[in-house]
Amino acid sequence: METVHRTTVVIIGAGPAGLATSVCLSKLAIANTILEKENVTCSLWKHRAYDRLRLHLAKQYCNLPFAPPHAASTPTFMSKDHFTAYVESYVSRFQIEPRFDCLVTRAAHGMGKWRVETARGEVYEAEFLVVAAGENGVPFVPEVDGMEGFGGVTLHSSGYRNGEEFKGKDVLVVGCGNSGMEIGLDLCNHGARASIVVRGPQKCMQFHVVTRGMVHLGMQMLKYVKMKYVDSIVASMASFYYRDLPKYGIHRPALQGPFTHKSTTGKTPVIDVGTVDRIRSGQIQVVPGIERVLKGTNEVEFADGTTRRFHAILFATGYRSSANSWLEVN
Ligand SMILES: NC(=O)C1=CN([C@@H]2O[C@H](COP(=O)(O)OP(=O)(O)OC[C@H]3O[C@@H](n4cnc5c(N)ncnc54)[C@H](OP(=O)(O)O)[C@@H]3O)[C@@H](O)[C@H]2O)C=CC1
Ligand SMILES: O=C(O)C(=O)Cc1c[nH]c2ccccc12
Repeated sequence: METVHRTTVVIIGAGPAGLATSVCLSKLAIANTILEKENVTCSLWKHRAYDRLRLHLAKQYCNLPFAPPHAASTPTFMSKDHFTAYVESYVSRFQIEPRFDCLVTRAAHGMGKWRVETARGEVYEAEFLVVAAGENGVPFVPEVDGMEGFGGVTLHSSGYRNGEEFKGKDVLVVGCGNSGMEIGLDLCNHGARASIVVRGPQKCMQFHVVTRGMVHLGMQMLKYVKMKYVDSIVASMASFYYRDLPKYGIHRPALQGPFTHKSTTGKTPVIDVGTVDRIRSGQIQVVPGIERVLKGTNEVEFADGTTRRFHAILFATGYRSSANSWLEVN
């Protein structure tokens, strides 16, 4: 007979969001269980993030609930190691005990309760389900004509640690979100010749580019000023500081500032940590969308008809939610 574990809330994912949710519920004496597919907390940070990753938000905006503020000695923009150590101290402080190696294969609601099944054959039943995982679950690589015959290395950003192996090589970075932009810079710092794909000025492909300082200032102002005013201030600063970006095919959404754009579309602005200067100096080249890979070669054809050879293509094209494959919504 199947054993059913009963609790009030099942939380899927032992990243910062799942752990914080668990602590808040436990403070209210609400029974909860965290199911985590890997055998660590914060697996994205520990296993699928590049070496130079730092948080984009200043440390005062990266506190977990009920934890004391970050130490004065903690840098304003924490490295991934600082952040994961902080999360680990949170886990021991609040004695959170996620169930590790529990890959959820199905979560469905029926007869007033959630039924959650794991790959190990366990079943959990709960009144409430918190999905705190999945958003960056499945690396997304677009289909490109001829890619299967590409003669060089291909890699998704989740597998990129640093640019050592690309020294002296021509690398094409596909995708100009936060990962692609920072990996472009990292490749340059490691002596690779990086090019980055920016697909075009169409409305759906426009994005904001801001500095960490602008975001920091915006976050401080949000405490006192309405978002639309913060947005117009930050957007004016950014459009002045980055006034030359349209020349590289990078266009910002005209109607919404970076904070409103994030809250309405979920799209984070690109936080420029030095990439734009490399674009300006020509060390990073901006190229148009990929059309195809010429059969059995290292040669890529772009939307403008030009072709170039690359040793490697790095897909920083984001993720799809893994929840699509296990969350059943009626
Ligand atoms: N320090 C930090 O805190 C960091 C945070 N992050 C965050 O992690 C999350 C994931 O970021 P990231 O990995 O950059 O993924 P994103 O989904 O944010 O970006 C993927 C990029 O790839 C582009 N893209 C998709 N398909 C194609 C294609 N066929 N050709 C060309 N371009 C394509 C997308 O364009 P389009 O939008 O037009 O589809 C988009 O610009 C984000 O929330 C990001 O902000 C990432 C890095 C560092
Ligand atoms: O979530 C991200 O990927 C970030 O870069 C941090 C971030 C959270 N909220 C924001 C609002 C405006 C700019 C950056 C962020």
